[in-house]
Amino acid sequence: MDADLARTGFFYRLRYLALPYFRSEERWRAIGLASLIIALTLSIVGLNLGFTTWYNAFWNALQKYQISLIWYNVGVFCALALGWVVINSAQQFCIQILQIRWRRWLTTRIIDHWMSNNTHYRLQLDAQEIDNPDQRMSDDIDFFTGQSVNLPISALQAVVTIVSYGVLLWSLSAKLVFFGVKIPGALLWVNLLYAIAGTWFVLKIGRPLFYLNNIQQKVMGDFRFELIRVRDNSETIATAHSGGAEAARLKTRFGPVVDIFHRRIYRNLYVNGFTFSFNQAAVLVPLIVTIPAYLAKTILVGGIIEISSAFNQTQQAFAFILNNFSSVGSGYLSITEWRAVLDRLYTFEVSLRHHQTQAAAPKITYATNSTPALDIDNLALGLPDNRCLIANLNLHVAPGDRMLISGPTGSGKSTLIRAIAGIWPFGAGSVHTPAGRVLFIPQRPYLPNGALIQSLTFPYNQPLDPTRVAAVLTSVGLGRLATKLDTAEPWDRELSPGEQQRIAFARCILLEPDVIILDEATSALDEDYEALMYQTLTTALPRATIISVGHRSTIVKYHTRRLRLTGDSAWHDEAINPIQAAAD
Ligand SMILES: Nc1ncnc2c1ncn2[C@@H]1O[C@H](COP(=O)(O)OP(=O)(O)OP(=O)(O)O)[C@@H](O)[C@H]1O
Repeated sequence: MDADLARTGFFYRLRYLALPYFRSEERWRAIGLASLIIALTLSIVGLNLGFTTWYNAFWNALQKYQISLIWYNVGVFCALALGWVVINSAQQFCIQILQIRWRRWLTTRIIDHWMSNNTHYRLQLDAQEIDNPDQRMSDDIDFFTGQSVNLPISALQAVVTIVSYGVLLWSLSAKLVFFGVKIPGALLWVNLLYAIAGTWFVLKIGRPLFYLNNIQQKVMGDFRFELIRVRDNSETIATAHSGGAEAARLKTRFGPVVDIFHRRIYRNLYVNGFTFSFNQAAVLVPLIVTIPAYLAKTILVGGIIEISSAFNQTQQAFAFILNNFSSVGSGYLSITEWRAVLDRLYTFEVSLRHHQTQAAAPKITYATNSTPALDIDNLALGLPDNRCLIANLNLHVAPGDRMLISGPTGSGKSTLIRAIAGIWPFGAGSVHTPAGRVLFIPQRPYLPNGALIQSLTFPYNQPLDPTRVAAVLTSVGLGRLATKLDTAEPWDRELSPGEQQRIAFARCILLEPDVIILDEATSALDEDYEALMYQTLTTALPRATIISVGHRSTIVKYHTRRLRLTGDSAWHDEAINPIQAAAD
């Protein structure tokens, strides 16, 4: 991954992100649309040239009182204007269609990469964690696909404008004499000199904007992340009455946003001050150059207007390139932001691919047993900083076993569960996972947004008999919810932590897994409910294998053996004496 991340070349990164769409199954539509947009763009430049030469013909006819020619040129203008309106509208339409198609394709692809092989989880474990993936998948992809169409097309239009008007200005220069001297291409040289001098000054004044644009994306993402955290932990904050402290922290986070904005405002003030003056002066330059020729009667008013229009078009094209393709773009449409977003998406995509590759070649090897038994051979579990949590673990959990994993806090109980689930990447050895259905119940069960029945059938979403669902809900003390199976509510906020844990037990009973892995799944319940949950579960699924993680001695009696982690990487696999456990 580091080698890929080290590749900072703009065009390399752009190719890496943009090319796959134009090679995908949608490539012919994409290439067709892009070609159409290019053709329409070239037509727009052609029409603009038509307008410029029209000025000459019309104003000269007006100056010479050639009535029929005046009306003929009015007709020509109408034809040009109609063509311009139709072609510009068609170009904008095609651009937006290409942008949304590309955005849909890229978003779908990145979501697939993010969700497959638990990459979203692995990314969090990475020391070089990718910040704000949500922002990258929503705003950044939108901006990237939008600008990846807009900027090259606008650049093409600007370059073709500069070249074609350059040719026109060259030919118009033949009519001009400066103090008795004819300079070939004089208008073109004056135009170029003016534009290049302006570009050079703006580049110098606006250089810091590149850095400021980059950093602005990051501080805004960080601020939004904090807002999401507050929303997620709203209840804890409310009960602790710590709204004031949180508000202070949020304001501190917002501070850098304002700070960067201020720095941008001042820098933009200098850049705008210069470019506005530059643009105003640009109106005068062609007049100063052409008025002597007019007074010498070598050109008419139409000639002055034609040359001014050509100047204007070329200066606008230069200004566009200056604003968007130098490192000082002051507007939204700027290559600096495009580049910053490209970098953010590139590092995200490289990171996703890196974790996908790692997931495909895990250090812990996995296979599936032919029976619902779990076998662990020579498993060593480590931490990202290479510390060893559990060494050389060998375990055979037979179908129907009920094993309790216990040990001091931080000894690696939950990490072992993660390794069994295949999501912990640091370690060595092999795990033979059980055949059949395995259900993991964590301390905070996930209740998807939507109807309650979806929380009861997650992750299988299988159809269930409502009468049976009602009976199971009653058996876990939640009979009152039986009438709300199809009601969509934010169940994870509406139900208490203990009720959510009971929903998870109901889910287990309804989905009838072969193996149930419970990680402190009764931590929010009192002892009576804890007993009820284990008894209901073992009665409903007498043949299921149960692996529990827990601290309380009250759950020992529901198990037949115990894996005790000592906290210094050692472990002991012991049988539980049922009489002793019941007495405890
Ligand atoms: N993503 C991570 N990055 C770094 N260290 C981690 C990560 N996840 C867990 N650890 C560390 O691994 C150790 C074991 O964590 P684990 O959650 O497995 O402990 P546990 O035995 O389940 O603890 P508890 O009983 O408190 O739940 C802890 O020291 C924890 O800080």
